[in-house]
Amino acid sequence: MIDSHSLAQRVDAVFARAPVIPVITIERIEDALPLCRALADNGLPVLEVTLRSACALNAITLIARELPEACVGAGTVLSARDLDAAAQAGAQFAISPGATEALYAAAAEAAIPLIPGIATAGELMRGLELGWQRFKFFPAEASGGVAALKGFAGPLPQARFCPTGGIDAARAPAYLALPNVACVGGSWMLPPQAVRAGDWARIAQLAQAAAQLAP
Ligand SMILES: O=C(O)C(=O)C[C@H](O)[C@H](O)COP(=O)(O)O
Repeated sequence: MIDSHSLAQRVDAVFARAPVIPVITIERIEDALPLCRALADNGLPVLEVTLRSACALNAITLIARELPEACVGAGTVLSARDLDAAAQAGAQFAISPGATEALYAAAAEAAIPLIPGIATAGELMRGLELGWQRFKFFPAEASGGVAALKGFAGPLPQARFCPTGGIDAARAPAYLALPNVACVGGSWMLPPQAVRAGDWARIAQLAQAAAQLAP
C-alpha cells in the first residue's frame, strides 16, 4: 500500500515550483541542454521530457546531470518498463497521459512519483482508491476543460491536477484560477519552428511569459 500523504507531498513539491510544466519532445540530443536552459533560466524549472523520441532517455540523463537547478521528469510513461527506464535515466518524476492497473502497480514500488493521467470521474475514483491524489488531467481541453475540473471538485475535492492538452497562454489563467489546479502543462512555449531553428531566445521569451501566468 502506498503512503498516500507522502506521495501527494512529493508531487506538490514539484508542482509548487512553477505554474507551467513545459511538455518537451527532444528530437536532437544536442538541443536538450540549450532548450532546457532557455526554459529553466526563464522561470520554468519543471520539465516534462516525453519518451516519444529515440533520444529521450539520454536527454533526461543529460539534463539531470547538467541542470541540477531544474527538475526533470519523464512524460508519455505508458508502462512499468517506461517507468523503470525513466527512473534509471535520472528522472525525478514520471507523468502519463492515462493509467493502467499495471502502471499503478509498478508506480507503487517505484523510486520516483508517478502523476497518472485521468479524464473521467471513474478514472479519478480508481486513482484515489489506490491512494493517488495528484493527477494529470488529459487531454484537458477535449475532456471538458475548466468546467470538468469544477465538476470534479464537488464530489472529489481531495484531488489536485496538472491539466494538459490543448492549453495555451490564453487558456492557462482560467485553469490556474481553480482551487484544484496546481499548475498546467503544455507545449505552447515550444513552437516547432523555433525548436528546429534553435531559436532559444524566442523560447526564453515565451517561457518568461508563461512563468508569469498566475491566477
Ligand atoms: O505525451 C504525453 O504524455 C502527453 O500526455 C501529451 C502531452 O501532454 C501533450 O502533447 C501536450 O499538450 P499540448 O500542449 O496540447 O501539446
